[in-house]
Amino acid sequence: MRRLRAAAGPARENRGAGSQRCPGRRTQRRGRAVGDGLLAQLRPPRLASALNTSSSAAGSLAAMEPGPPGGSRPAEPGRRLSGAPLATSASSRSAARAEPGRLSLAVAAVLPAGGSGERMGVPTPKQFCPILDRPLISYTLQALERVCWIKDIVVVVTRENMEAMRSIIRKYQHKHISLVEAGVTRHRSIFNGLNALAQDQPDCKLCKPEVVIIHDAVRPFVEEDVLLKVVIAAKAHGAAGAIRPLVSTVISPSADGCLDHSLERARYRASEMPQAFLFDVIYKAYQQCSDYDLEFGTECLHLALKYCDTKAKLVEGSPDLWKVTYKRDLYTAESIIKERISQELCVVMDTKEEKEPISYLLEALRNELNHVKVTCGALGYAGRDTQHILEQCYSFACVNFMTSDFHKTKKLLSMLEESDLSILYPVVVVSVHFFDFKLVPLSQRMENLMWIREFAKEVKKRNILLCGLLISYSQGSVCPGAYADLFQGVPHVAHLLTWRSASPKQDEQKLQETLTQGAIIIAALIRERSLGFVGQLLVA
Ligand SMILES: Nc1ccn([C@@H]2O[C@H](COP(=O)(O)OP(=O)(O)OP(=O)(O)O)[C@@H](O)[C@H]2O)c(=O)n1
Ligand SMILES: O=C(CO)[C@H](O)[C@H](O)COP(=O)(O)O
Repeated sequence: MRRLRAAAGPARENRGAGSQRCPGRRTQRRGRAVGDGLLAQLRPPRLASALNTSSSAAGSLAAMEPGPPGGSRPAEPGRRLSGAPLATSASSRSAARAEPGRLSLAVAAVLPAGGSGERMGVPTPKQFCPILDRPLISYTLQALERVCWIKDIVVVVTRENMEAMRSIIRKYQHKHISLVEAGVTRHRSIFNGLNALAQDQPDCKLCKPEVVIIHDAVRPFVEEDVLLKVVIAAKAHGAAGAIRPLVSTVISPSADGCLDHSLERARYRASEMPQAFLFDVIYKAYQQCSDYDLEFGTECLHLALKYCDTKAKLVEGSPDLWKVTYKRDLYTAESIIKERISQELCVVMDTKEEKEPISYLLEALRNELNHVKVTCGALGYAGRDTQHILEQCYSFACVNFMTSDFHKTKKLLSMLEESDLSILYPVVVVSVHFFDFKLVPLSQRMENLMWIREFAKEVKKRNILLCGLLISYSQGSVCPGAYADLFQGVPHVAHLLTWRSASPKQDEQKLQETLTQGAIIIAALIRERSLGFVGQLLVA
């Protein structure tokens, strides 16, 4: 079967006269540029993750390439801290190489990102489609750049999307990236990327690596351990690639549209990415391969076999390695991302607030958020824990007991803003307020609470999604009269009264129900990360 890819820019001139089309699949395509309008057209309903870092792999790579202890640092977390240098070229590469204790194996990656995403059926090329307001390709870059032993990442994009790509690199602070112009087919784009790496000259920013990883820009969930496995296998065998079991049986139709034969599913595998090669092997293969291969080929491993007699080692990959191809894949990717960034909830409270209802709330949260790690901490010290939380956690519930002011929430918000946590993922902050609606008619306090809209609007600009949660709490049964002064002169909140019970026992049961409801609301806010709730006051 033949097919033809088209991309914009001068590379189009490379198209051979004998280019053919893949019947029933694709037609010659115009390259597509990213523009605000186009991105806006696609913007999917906001669904949601962090690409979890596997740091164990770096150690294994060091083991493969004997070197000084600590020769490989663990992968960086899936985000950068404030003030991290913005590197849009590979300028840091040589320094990394020269540093003592670094790996002796030089590894670079080529990311073909010059396609137009015809099967996605939207105007924006799929690698630029937004997921949680961030282009898909940025997630893939993040997954690669946090692997410390990948020195350079060459991204291949069409000329018309070059500027859009630069601004993505700037906005999300990607590092170690070099841009190269795409070709009209995927193979041609990859060849352009390899060419850039092959120019190992003193004044050239890129150095020729020993091993090169090739990975599609539209496979965002690549983990360090599979990258490591293919690199190790490529070092030993010359070529290696990730595979998955086939989901469906492959059949071959005959010209009349009837079944000719079918393959025995268990004997075949789907070829996925990443793949890795000794650079000299894959570069030689691309230099020698025919125009036909460059136009219609789909398999880099095949080129290594055909032109360098190199049999690739096949490595079992994870299901998340699939390639974002259809529109529904964007929703799947968003769900995976949301799930990953919702793995931890930090409940912020004062240490002196170890009050009964708060411990009930923590318990209810732990029940509700089954697989979520619920941690709690106080603001104020810049200890390692706080630092860790501000680097790894994307969900916060800030508990305010019997107060309608936002002092504590505001403090948390400014810490989050300073930390730059929200550059890569939307951070959810729920300002939780325990009130005794029975004792005090809400008024000025409520007016205070209304400020949440203003705060929310402000922090939304920094990708922080703030909303409020009121929890009705009658202290009559626990600590009568302790907070009677809190709600003096509050006018218009009678409708928020949720319960008033006759006996302490009933009170307690009601409180449990209310707290469970509060936990359900917090869980939903974290999971959905919906813009619809930004600045809203919810009542449990
Ligand atoms: N001329 C091309 C064509 C494709 N690619 C890249 O190769 C990867 C895998 O290709 P594919 O999924 O086929 O992407 P598209 O060609 O964009 O999609 P479609 O086939 O639906 O048009 C993608 O990251 C794509 O951007 C590329 O760099 N240059
Ligand atoms: O499938 C692959 C592995 O062999 C490649 O990852 C690549 O995505 C193929 O691209 P295309 O969809 O253009 O055939």
